Amino acid sequence: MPAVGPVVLPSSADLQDAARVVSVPMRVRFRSTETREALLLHGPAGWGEFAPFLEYDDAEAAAWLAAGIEAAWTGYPTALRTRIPVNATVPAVTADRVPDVLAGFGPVSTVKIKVAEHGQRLEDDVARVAAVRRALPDAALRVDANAGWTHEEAVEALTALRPVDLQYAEQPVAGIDGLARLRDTLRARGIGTPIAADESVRRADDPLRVARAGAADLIVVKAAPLGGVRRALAVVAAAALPAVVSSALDTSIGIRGGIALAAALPDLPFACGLGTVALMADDVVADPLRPVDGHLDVRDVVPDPARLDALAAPADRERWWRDRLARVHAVLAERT
Ligand SMILES: O=C(O)CCC(=O)c1ccccc1C(=O)O
Ligand SMILES: [Mg+2]
Repeated sequence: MPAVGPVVLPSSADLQDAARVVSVPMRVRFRSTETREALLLHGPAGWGEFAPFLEYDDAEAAAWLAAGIEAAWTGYPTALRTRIPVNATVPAVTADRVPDVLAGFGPVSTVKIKVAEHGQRLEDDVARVAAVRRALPDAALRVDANAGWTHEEAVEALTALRPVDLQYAEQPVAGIDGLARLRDTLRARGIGTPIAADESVRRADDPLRVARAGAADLIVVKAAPLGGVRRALAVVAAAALPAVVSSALDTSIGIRGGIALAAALPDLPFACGLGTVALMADDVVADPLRPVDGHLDVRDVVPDPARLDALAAPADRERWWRDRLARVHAVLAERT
């Protein structure tokens, strides 16, 4: 597996000149934030996004910068398809809000539902999943616990959710060993729910360990945390597991990278988690990459100058992002 690093590394000054920092309000709260901040980069090949979550350290953020530089300085590989099937994403809202959240996505045939939120109980998850099932009786449903369950809680929850016939459970527990153990326990009890690895791929030093350990039936891949579209393609090829492409709650500029990855994968057996612009109240482009008929078109997007101005982050936040950009550039420069 090649190390995380862009094909080209612009100078730190070039990156600063290319940067715009935005703060985009959310329509539906997600990851406990009301706004999503992002630093956009305008390079010779187009626009890229650098938006590692605020708590990520510089070493982890380096992969995200490599992805932003790939988009803006190198461009994306050849697309093998023209549209990407996407799922609706339902955050850990109360069941009564499910119809409103789903409405933002338009018609979809697949829904991912967040579960195991801190401070909630299994009944809340079951009620949310049931509300989605009522709204969309024929949709494929998947849950994402973001590693929030213990082994015992996951066994209990996936037993309770058995009648729903989940398409898969994403990162039900933490760690590769945890996933492997849960998978064994479920199989021994005759529960065949497929297990997907997300954090165990996205935040791992070695994204291929999941595949080697036989810890999951499929992997979730995000272009930015894996260091860009080309490196994510290499991870999927080496893992030899079915892959689902998902967003990191990006603006349409970052979503374009996820679409490029989904469009370039030889096989795309599942709807992708790239419809999340529907969770935002605004976007940097005039024609956002929102799902239409359960799909996203493979097309280029460019920020609208007026939207960039309107969504410009406050001065202190802009400074924070530019400082982060300089530090993370230094991490990449050291690796190159
Ligand atoms: O996969 C989706 O449906 C949407 C993307 C998503 O859930 C997500 C978005 C930001 C950070 C983490 C995650 C996640 O999959 O855990
Ligand atoms: Mg996930």
